[in-house]
Amino acid sequence: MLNAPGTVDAGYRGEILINLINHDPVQPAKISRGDRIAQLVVQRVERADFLLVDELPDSSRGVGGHGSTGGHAGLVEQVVKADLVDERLSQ
Ligand SMILES: O=c1ccn([C@H]2C[C@H](O)[C@@H](COP(=O)(O)OP(=O)(O)OP(=O)(O)O)O2)c(=O)[nH]1
Repeated sequence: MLNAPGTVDAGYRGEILINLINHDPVQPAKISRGDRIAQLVVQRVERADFLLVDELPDSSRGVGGHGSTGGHAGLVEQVVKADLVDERLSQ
């Protein structure tokens, strides 16, 4: 089960939905009524006043975006394993 936040806007009037994804390519996931699958956390939201500047000050991150600090080797390994399972299942 994915541990990911979902935002419920203050003006939302619908049913609160929980996004679930089963990453196990073999075993189905079973959810029963009464299972604890989510938590509701009510938080204040900061509304920022943005200040337009010509240049940003230096920082250790700089312009490095997704993955630039490393640590994604395990993720690639998981994708390769999942692809192998898919291959085996389709044979
Ligand atoms: O896990 C979630 C995420 C969202 N919502 C509901 C409440 C939220 O107010 C609405 C819209 O969600 P969100 O703003 O994340 O959707 P979006 O994909 O950004 O589209 P939009 O805001 O244009 O509707 O869907 C849920 O019930 N559960």
